[in-house]
Amino acid sequence: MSTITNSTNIFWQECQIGKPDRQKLLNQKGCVVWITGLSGSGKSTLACSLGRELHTRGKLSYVLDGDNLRHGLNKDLGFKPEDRTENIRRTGEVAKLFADAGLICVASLISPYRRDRDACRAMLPDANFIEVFMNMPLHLCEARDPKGLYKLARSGKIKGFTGIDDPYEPPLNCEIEIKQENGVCPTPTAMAGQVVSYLENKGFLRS
Ligand SMILES: Nc1ncnc2c1ncn2[C@@H]1O[C@H](COP(=O)(O)OS(=O)(=O)O)[C@@H](OP(=O)(O)O)[C@H]1O
Ligand SMILES: Nc1ncnc2c1ncn2[C@@H]1O[C@H](COP(=O)(O)OP(=O)(O)O)[C@@H](O)[C@H]1O
Repeated sequence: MSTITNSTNIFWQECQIGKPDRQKLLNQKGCVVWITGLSGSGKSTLACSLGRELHTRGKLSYVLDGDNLRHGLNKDLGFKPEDRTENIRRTGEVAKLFADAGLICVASLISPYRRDRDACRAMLPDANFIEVFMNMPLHLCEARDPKGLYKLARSGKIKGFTGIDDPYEPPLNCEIEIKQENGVCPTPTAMAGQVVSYLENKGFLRS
């Protein structure tokens, strides 16, 4: 039996300098850009391209990439549904802290279950959670297969692979959808541009 129990007798500590002060300093508004989609759909590519574009504009962002977090913070988690749920929950909590710090936090994880993504959304004021759906067809992701994982999943060497024998639940109400036009995927710069335009129009790139 676990000896870990929920904390009791704890109190929230307020500081004099808060999120509005940090946002003013940075001339931007803290938020979470949550990129979800199949493996190989272009989540990391968009996250990096977006980070670069924001940096060029003098805006402070930080990328939380699912693969990278699994090297550290989430290294104890696998791909069972409950592990994925905990992976998303922890990442959501970290993203919330970055947003509170005033940063534009870009989280890129498969995050296949709608309920888990919605739980992260519920951690923040609604407008501050911007869900980006990489709506790329499975056949495209599988043809890209940059890590050879779809091949392993198809041959049964990886079990519970998203899109093959584990579900991906597409968002019902995402803020931004990235998809092919006439069978062509937008370039990384164009994908980032779509997100930057959204952030600009909603006032996140000024304090
Ligand atoms: N079973 C299974 N299903 C899906 N993905 C798998 C699996 N096993 C390993 N990988 C590799 O792990 C990366 C996904 O990690 P995430 O933390 O984003 O996944 S999740 O959000 O918890 O579902 C994912 O990275 P991306 O390809 O960048 O999406 C894969 O490289
Ligand atoms: N917009 C794009 N146009 C062309 N190739 C892309 C695009 N986005 C991603 N790719 C390529 O697809 C592969 C998977 O992209 P990646 O960003 O690693 O996906 P994910 O993080 O969702 O697994 C990589 O080889 C990447 O170079």
